[in-house]
Amino acid sequence: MQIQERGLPVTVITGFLGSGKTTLVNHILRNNQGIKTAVIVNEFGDIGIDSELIVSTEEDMVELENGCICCTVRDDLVQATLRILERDHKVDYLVVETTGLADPLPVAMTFLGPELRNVTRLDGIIGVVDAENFAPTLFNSETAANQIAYSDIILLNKTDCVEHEALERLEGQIRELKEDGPILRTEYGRVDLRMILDVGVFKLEEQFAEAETEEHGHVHGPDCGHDHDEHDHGHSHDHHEHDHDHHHHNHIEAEGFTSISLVSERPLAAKQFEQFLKDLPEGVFRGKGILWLAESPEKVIFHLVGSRIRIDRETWDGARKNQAVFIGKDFDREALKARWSACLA
Ligand SMILES: Nc1nc2c(ncn2[C@@H]2O[C@H](COP(=O)(O)OP(=O)(O)OP(=O)(O)O)[C@@H](O)[C@H]2O)c(=O)[nH]1
Repeated sequence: MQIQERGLPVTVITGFLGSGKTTLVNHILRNNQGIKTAVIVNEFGDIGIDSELIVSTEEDMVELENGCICCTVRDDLVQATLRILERDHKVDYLVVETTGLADPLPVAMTFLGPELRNVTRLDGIIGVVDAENFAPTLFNSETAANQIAYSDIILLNKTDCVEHEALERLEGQIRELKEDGPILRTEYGRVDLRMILDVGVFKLEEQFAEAETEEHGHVHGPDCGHDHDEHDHGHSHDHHEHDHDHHHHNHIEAEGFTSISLVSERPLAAKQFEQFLKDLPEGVFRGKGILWLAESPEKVIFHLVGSRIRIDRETWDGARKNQAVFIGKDFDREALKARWSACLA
């Protein structure tokens, strides 16, 4: 009751591709007993794999599709949040999982905009960093740097994958992007939830207070260099001289990222698919999929992050099919698609 009175608390989870955001969301949902938690998840690519991997009921999870939460589907984020607030079945807490290529700043600002600022309370931005793959120059991505710089709390995750000395070095590199705030070391996102939820760590409010409010209700901060394409319904942004070059480009494409979503109603031949994974182009950094292999009665879940591949098996609960997404830089999407098709049994 008290929570509702001061606005629905919101935690935004950011972090680069494959760093462990969904794993953290599941840790939260499994351990946040007694606190009814809704999740809004936005995925890169046009098929919802995360939504199948999150341990939530359909009722408590909203998937934002067809766009990036930090630019094109910000309106959808507002609407989804309002719908959660309007439900008879009240929730106590909201967790927002962004894509691995989203800038957390515009997402945070959405909760400070006119539609949501009186009904929600941004508690904090949690940034998940992949200890195995993070490097300051990783993909030369400003977005990746912003994910760290704008986080209130950093989880240095996958500590099981690297040596102790590497962790010290990584913390030093994180500190170059972000001077203060806690850095918590985690394996599989396992952290005491009292350290990250309802902690009131969001500190950037003053900076945002200066952000200008546009006629149509979107709030833009000093660093919001993102474009606002289809969903901006043609509003003019001519007065934003400083980021003119970014306009009408997708910020993800502008940084050179590309993705391909592959689906099929036919099974894949296991051997061929194994070879497909081995021969993936160098530019592919992230892959994930729910697979139907001709040789296996089980649902196969695969994750690729950098050079690490993980395969899990579960029992099918719906119709069998293949869904996979591959994300990276400078790879030939058509060639990958052709190779995928050749794996179909
Ligand atoms: N070894 C190890 N693997 C981890 C850890 N945390 C997550 N993973 C694995 O890393 C892979 C990616 O994890 P996700 O939680 O899906 O990552 P994500 O950040 O949600 O990925 P995107 O949404 O695609 O950006 C999965 O195979 C996880 O099981 C960890 O602490 N150690």
